[in-house]
Amino acid sequence: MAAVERIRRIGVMGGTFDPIHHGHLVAASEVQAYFDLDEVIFVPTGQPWQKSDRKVSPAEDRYLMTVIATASNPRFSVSRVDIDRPGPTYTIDTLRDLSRLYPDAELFFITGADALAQILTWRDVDETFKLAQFVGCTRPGTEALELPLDQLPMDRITLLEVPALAISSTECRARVAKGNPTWYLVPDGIVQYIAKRELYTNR
Ligand SMILES: Nc1ncnc2c1ncn2[C@@H]1O[C@H](COP(=O)(O)OP(=O)(O)OP(=O)(O)O)[C@@H](O)[C@H]1O
Ligand SMILES: O=C(O)c1ccc[n+]([C@@H]2O[C@H](COP(=O)([O-])O)[C@@H](O)[C@H]2O)c1
Repeated sequence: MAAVERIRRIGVMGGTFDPIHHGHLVAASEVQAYFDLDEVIFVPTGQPWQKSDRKVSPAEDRYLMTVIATASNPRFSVSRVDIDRPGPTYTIDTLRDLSRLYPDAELFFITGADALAQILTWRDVDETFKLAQFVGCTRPGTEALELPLDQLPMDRITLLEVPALAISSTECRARVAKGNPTWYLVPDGIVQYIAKRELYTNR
């Protein structure tokens, strides 16, 4: 009897990753294991429209840092779909592009609790929910955030507790700007990349 092929299950970890840190990596790893995902694709944003009030590092730097940080995990990969698409980054476009690239796969979009709390402000959110399952990971400092549970399609969302790592890209950038270390908050290669490219020194 021929073996039944399982539908490919792909996690999609979207983020600005300026810089990528261990909070992102642990969340993605936990979701991969919990949902038995075949892979997790990290998707750095092109133009994160809800962060247009701040300076964001060049997309190629954020892309390369994401490649460096994920290289050691055979289940992690990085996609350029958002940084190669002109204009503001909307998850509806991310998921449409990935659905075209992986037509037979089931997609799981991974977010932190803070991003999930804001999700009703996203472009075409009703349509977005149809294209993937959503996973909302716990994140330290966001416990008081109220999810608009009665307005969210909870049959499309799983809330997952992940090990608490109180790390943010904002804190990493601020540390670099003040000359404080980021060792062990971000992967070693990211500490070195930030220094080599002199990122975050004058913010
Ligand atoms: N420590 C963490 N634990 C769990 N999820 C996280 C953590 N940090 C970020 N995330 C989630 O990862 C995704 C991408 O986050 P992003 O790249 O904006 O990092 P950030 O640390 O929130 O950045 P910034 O401080 O610049 O806003 C978001 O869904 C966010 O909620
Ligand atoms: O689709 C939208 O309108 C939308 C608005 C804000 C954020 N997102 C996505 O949410 C993910 C995390 O974004 P951020 O800004 O917290 O790094 C990333 O993949 C973004 O493209 C998407």
